[in-house]
Amino acid sequence: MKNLAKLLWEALPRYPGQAVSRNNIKFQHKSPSMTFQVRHQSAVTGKRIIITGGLGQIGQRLAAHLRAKYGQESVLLTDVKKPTKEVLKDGPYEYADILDYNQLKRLVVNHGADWLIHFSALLSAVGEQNVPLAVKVNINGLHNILNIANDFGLRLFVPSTIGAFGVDSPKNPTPDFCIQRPKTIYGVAKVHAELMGEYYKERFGLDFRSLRYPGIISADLQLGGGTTDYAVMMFYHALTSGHFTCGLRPDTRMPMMHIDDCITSTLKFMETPEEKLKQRVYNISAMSFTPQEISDEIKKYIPEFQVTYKGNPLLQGIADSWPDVFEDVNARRDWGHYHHYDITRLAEFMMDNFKQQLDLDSSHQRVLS
Ligand SMILES: NC(=O)c1ccc[n+]([C@@H]2O[C@H](COP(=O)([O-])OP(=O)(O)OC[C@H]3O[C@@H](n4cnc5c(N)ncnc54)[C@H](O)[C@@H]3O)[C@@H](O)[C@H]2O)c1
Ligand SMILES: C[C@@H](O)[C@H](N)C(=O)O
Repeated sequence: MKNLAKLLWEALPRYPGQAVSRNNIKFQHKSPSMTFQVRHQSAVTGKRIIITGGLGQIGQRLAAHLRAKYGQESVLLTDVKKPTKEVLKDGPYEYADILDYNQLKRLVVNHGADWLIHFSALLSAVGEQNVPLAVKVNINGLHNILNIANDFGLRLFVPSTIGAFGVDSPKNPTPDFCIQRPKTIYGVAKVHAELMGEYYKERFGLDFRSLRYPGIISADLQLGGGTTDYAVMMFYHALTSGHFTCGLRPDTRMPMMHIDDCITSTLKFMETPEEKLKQRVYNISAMSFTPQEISDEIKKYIPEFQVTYKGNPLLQGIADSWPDVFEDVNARRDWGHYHHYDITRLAEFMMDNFKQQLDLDSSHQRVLS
């Protein structure tokens, strides 16, 4: 059997970074261990990475970390948005619509990709406002991504979210395994992605990996339209107008994480040898807070800061269905997830970072005027 595996491996067509093509599926029917050998070879040597949805809140930051580690050219950012000059200076970028399988295929082949990091999505609040588009991007798009990754033997990362849980799930804490009956199209698509990924892993040997992220907090104003984005906007408005109108009740608790902790753990998880993973989808956690608690942190810097609570039924309904506190014991045990930022450090970072950006903007404006 070993010799046959070797012969078949040598006979396969390939190009840099590629493991196997559709033949993989046939292999799996005959010999799962053979498929594992072939895939393993690619995973160990390859560090050519494609990020979809790369111009969103998380993609560019992850790209910077991956490029620092594996080289600027190793990471190809893709999206359907027009990149800024800075993005183009930082490394390769290509327009790619995840609904176009052939275009994705061309990029995977030309880049010689080994890892595919799939960030394209419509976030929770935006998804509810355009369900047909959310179905297309978050579900149909995912099918393309799964098939590409499987056809070309890529390691695939698809983030999931606290939004993959619903009102029937335990809220405090929410463990990795429990009832998942989300009520948003965003959540339904994420549960679908988790299950499809696990299925492709079991059925075809795809190296599928997923982390359920909490709300990710960074000093960025270009956000995707998530229910947790209020926390970012609160810092910005505190520094600019001193007042923020919050669409959630002051006691609405949700799990949150600083973007650097999210990036560090994503990279760590992607680099973990397959045999250490006891599951394919893990919760990761750092802190949980309410609008009231985060505004109290901001008031330590700006005592006169004021928040008006004006319930937005869409946002409130989504937030009320999500976990209060996330449990992540398995991620910490199996591959060493940890977090550096608690609410105090997070507030310090956000105040410093937004302040620097605003100071730069105003000195730039002074130079122009
Ligand atoms: N930001 C968070 O708080 C958070 C929390 C949990 C999970 N996640 C997940 O992480 C991933 C990235 O999140 P983000 O905050 O960076 O999102 P984002 O909304 O900032 O970025 C998503 C990107 O997807 C792109 N996109 C949309 N349609 C596309 C298409 N047809 N083809 C290609 N690209 C398309 C958008 O242009 C955008 O740049 C998403 O899957 C999201 O569900 C994010
Ligand atoms: C939590 C997460 O998935 C995203 N920030 C949203 O609110 O939609």
